Amino acid sequence: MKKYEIGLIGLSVMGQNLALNIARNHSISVYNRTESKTKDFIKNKVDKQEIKAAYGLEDFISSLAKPRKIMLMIKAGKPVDLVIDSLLPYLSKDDIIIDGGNSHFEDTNRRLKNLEEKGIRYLGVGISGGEYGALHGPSIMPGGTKEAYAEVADILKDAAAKTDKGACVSYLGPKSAGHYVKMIHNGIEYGIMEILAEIYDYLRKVLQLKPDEMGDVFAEWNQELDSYLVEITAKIMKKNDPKTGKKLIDLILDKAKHKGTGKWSVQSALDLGTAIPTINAGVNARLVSSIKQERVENAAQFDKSSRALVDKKEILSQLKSALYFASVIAYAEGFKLLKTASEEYNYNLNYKEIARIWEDGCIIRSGLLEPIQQAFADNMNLNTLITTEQFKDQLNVKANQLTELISTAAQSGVPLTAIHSALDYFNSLKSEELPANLIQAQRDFFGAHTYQRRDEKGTFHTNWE
Ligand SMILES: NC(=O)C1=CN([C@@H]2O[C@H](COP(=O)(O)OP(=O)(O)OC[C@H]3O[C@@H](n4cnc5c(N)ncnc54)[C@H](OP(=O)(O)O)[C@@H]3O)[C@@H](O)[C@H]2O)C=CC1
Ligand SMILES: O=C(CO)[C@H](O)[C@H](O)COP(=O)(O)O
Repeated sequence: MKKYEIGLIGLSVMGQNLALNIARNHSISVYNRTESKTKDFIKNKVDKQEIKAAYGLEDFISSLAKPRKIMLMIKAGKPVDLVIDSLLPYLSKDDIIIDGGNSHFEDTNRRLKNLEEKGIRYLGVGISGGEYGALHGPSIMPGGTKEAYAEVADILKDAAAKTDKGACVSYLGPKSAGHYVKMIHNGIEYGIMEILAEIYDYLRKVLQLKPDEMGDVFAEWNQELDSYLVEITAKIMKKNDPKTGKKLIDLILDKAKHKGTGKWSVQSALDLGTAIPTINAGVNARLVSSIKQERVENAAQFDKSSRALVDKKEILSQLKSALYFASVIAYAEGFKLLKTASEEYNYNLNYKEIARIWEDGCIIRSGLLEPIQQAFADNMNLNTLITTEQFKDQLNVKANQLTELISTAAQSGVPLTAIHSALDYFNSLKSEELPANLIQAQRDFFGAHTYQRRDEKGTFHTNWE
């Protein structure tokens, strides 16, 4: 009986496309809990590729060459544990499980430890690129048992997106390094998506541009930025609803869902004591968007803001600056958190390599990743991207261009939470003097928490009244 090089469980959007991608170079066996999905996949998507459909776990396992390589592309959370438990009775020592979903990094640590005790090797692999990337080449972020990676590296390299620097995949580090990096990738994704949403809001409410015009603006800006998220935003603005012929964006409800990776990035940042305010703003904005009914009721109780009158050409230039500025800050926050996490969890991350594998295939790919790589090539242990030769001057110039934008947005009642957070983060990081002396004094006043002085070493307490 023929033995297949790799097996894949989970034939939803990502699993189907990844299976078709892998099948271009390697034989693959697939399995899905719901049989009808497998049948539909084989009937409608598979042509001449070498893909075996298995309709039972035993059949699936026995179709694989040893040591077995099994990729999970299933819903993150409990399903991953359930599937691993159901596989265990059939697995042998040295088999490799590859979790390609968006699992929480702490779950990955737990699973890796449990499986290692049973002699099973485990890789926590972040995959980005959505439906298109999974089929044509995603960015792949593997972490976990290193020698297991060596055994699947060729399969992952063949599947990954390619740039002139190589395949967009690289072993990132032990344990949950891959899933941690993917989580932060998604955190940056949340930040940039929110920055674009705020610019869209300003364009429609203050400049009163129509979606087609906004599409042109985003497309023109993107000639320089070369960002996938800007590119799809431009395309979204142009799309007509097939049912009504109206602009689809105008018909979509203003409530955004989320599956957890942005929230986990913020939770982890707080746990590690690292600020990521622009990314946090992206998460908060989705939470506020979700209480639509409450917002509608609130709106009826307040006067409508009066739209600021602005010079269109000038403000468009400021909005372009805001997009560049806040996007750089979102990456800077993400990389700073990666550095903190790498030190705390001994991931030994290579930031330049992370920026390289994000250059294509993934959702946050953009022209900014080239200067980010240069910045890490100059200093692999950078504290922050904001002070680097690649960004320092540009951030300085663009920060100065944001004041009119921010004040006219406030006047017009348009929240620019992420853009404002990015500017405040930048201003805080470049402040020699912050007002935390007052915080120290307040804490000591009400709670005798003590304080440190500028003029003497030690800890002090004052009887304030
Ligand atoms: N969609 C995207 O753009 C991206 C998704 N990801 C991640 O990749 C993974 C797959 O994503 P996606 O393709 O969107 O699919 P979903 O996250 O929607 O997961 C659906 C798949 O999970 C399976 N599943 C769910 N519960 C169970 C269970 N208890 N036992 C067995 N199988 C189960 C489903 O099987 P069944 O058909 O039987 O219900 C189906 O194959 C997720 O972790 C996701 O977060 C990563 C990058 C991008
Ligand atoms: O990982 C992804 C992209 O990189 C997935 O599309 C993920 O679902 C996006 O997160 P959310 O659903 O919370 O917006």
